[in-house]
Amino acid sequence: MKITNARVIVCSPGRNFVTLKIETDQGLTGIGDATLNGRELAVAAYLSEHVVPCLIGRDAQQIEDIWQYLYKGAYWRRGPVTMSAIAAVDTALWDIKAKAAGLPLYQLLGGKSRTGVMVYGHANGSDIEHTLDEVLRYAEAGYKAIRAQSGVPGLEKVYGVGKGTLFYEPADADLPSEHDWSSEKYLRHTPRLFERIREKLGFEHHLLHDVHHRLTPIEAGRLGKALEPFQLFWMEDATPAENQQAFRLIRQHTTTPLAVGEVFNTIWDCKELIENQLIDYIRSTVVHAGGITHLRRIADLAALYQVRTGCHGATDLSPACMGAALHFDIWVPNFGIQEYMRHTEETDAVFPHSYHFADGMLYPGETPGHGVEIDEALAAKYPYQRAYLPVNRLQHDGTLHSW
Ligand SMILES: O=C(O)C(=O)C[C@H](O)[C@H](O)CO
Ligand SMILES: [Mg+2]
Repeated sequence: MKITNARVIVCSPGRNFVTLKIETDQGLTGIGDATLNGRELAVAAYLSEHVVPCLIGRDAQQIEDIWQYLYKGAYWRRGPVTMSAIAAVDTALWDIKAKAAGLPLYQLLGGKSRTGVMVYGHANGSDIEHTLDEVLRYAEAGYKAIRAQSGVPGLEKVYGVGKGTLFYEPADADLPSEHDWSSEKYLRHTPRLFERIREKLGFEHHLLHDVHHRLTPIEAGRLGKALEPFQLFWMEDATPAENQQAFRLIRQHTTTPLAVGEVFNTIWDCKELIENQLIDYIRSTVVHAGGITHLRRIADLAALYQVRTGCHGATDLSPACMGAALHFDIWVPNFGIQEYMRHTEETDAVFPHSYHFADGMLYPGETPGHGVEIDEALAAKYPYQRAYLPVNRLQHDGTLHSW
């Protein structure tokens, strides 16, 4: 089965998405997500200028060889642009292979290991009581796991504190907006948030929290320790993970489970963290970590050390990523949880999909392939709009801080 054509489709049905569509001489097509929030056109150009010409005429069934060809063949390895581009090709090829077999993708990976995929939703509030209301709303909607983020008294804007609906959009401006930050204020506030939520909600639901790379290792240790009575499912991105050793320090101080990896692109970014059992959940997902082919390698390494998966699933990952991730999730033996931020109606219409939500779980569906398509005519009605993630500055002196 030869690849006859591959196209990059950039659209913005409420937010920007980059999608690769591969066509074959047997009439089968597949799609893959290539969205890199705030740097979308870099991946689009990498694909259309450098990758697509190398795909034409290749055997669409040779997924592994094409992966190696794009990874080793580029000479310049790793990095979010390269790995998102490779991921898009890989996802589209797995889609095609499963369609050719007439099977849902999870069957090619080894079949189902569970009945459904437990997801967590985002409860965001401007203050503790507002976040609590949102948490209760998610619990009412059937979610078994809920991430809670709250505005911090004395700080004007804080990441994760959004529009207070089921939808949350992390990118919001033609140029990056600026948020202010104080680790001291945040550290005083956050244990109170979880104390209040547990007081009202009890302990039946899983609670999660995203620190968003903002603390030093010792501050993260302090927060993890303070949160122990509230039994979090995880504390995410407690400190920037470029320095994998930093997690040793956090581990020495707390038993709160640690999750990391949404900004990782390869197994090399998490190898030390996993092998030294410095984390409990690995957050890498299909689009930014080289597709199903590479994510599977990360998960297999993680399984050796009882580290479980917790794939990133914010709205800037398209339904094509979510569809593929769900097939991966329902198969992967060391599954932990899947993040689920709902896409808008416009996005769902551009990407018709077979997955669905019920009772706190997502189900990938039985359609051959990964079950997600793109309506190109509709996509063309939503042209690209430049948008950025915010940046973060320390409140007291304006120093640029991790976001
Ligand atoms: O979903 C999360 O955990 C995030 O941290 C969301 C990220 O900020 C977002 O996907 C960045 O593009
Ligand atoms: Mg995160």
